[in-house]
Amino acid sequence: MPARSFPPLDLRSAIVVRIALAQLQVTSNKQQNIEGAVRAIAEAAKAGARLVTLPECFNCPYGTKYFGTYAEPIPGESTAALSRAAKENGVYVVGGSIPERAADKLYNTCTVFNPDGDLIATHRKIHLFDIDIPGKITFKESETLSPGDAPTMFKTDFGHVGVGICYDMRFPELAQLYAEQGCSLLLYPGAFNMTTGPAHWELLQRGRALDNQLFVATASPARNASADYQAWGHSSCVDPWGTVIATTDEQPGLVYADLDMSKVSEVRHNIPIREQKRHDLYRLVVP
Ligand SMILES: O=C(O)CCC(=O)C(=O)O
Repeated sequence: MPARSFPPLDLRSAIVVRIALAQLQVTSNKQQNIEGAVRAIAEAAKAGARLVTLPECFNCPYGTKYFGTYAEPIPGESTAALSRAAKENGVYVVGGSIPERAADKLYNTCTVFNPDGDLIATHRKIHLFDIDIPGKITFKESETLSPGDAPTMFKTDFGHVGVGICYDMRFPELAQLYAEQGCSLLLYPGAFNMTTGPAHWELLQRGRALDNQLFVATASPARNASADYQAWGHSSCVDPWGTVIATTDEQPGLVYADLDMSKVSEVRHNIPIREQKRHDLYRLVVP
């Protein structure tokens, strides 16, 4: 076999970026939820975060019966507040998700704003959370939501970022597609539950990170004892080696992670699975 040549590691390009995962206490009061998100963005920016991620359904209790009532168009009240917060604090804001109303459909949608407050990406949850584990949890997002039909990436000055929402994290091909297209960070606002959370939440993040040799981060709502849906919490960040570098419990709070972006090329250089794939035997096909 001819020796493969790898680009030398350029450690001068090492860049450490602080991100914040806002594990917000989401209530039935939409206005309060928006204000809580705006306060968290300001606090995270003050602490040096350059990107702040909110949880899935940050402005609305998580549940199919709530989506129609809380839904709004984009732009709308919630996303206008995120845009202002991004601009006032000079940070990227990954707006978790909100129920979005567009024409006669509802979507579970994440909006992304740059530090000038411009909307730079919109991700409609591609894989709807429809599961049935008898005696544990039955959930059918498709009762009220429609799925999105596109992967979503955005550029920052510290690398490309891929976005998924919660159940999207269970689909490794989406993460692989993002990695193949140059992403070094995947963000999944999510709201796992008390059955699948302890079993799969961390495992999925570590799996996606290790398979694709990139950073993966999640932001969940905090657990709310009076809500119908008990969120697992545990917003976390995993590095390209598969190590959990930041996490928390179920309580509200900001989780910070300092991402040394040079880790992506270091791990890819040390374990070069990207070059070792057998594309003569299998490959990811994008229709
Ligand atoms: O995949 C899971 O177990 C949970 C997914 C979920 O809660 C969601 O997609 O909102």
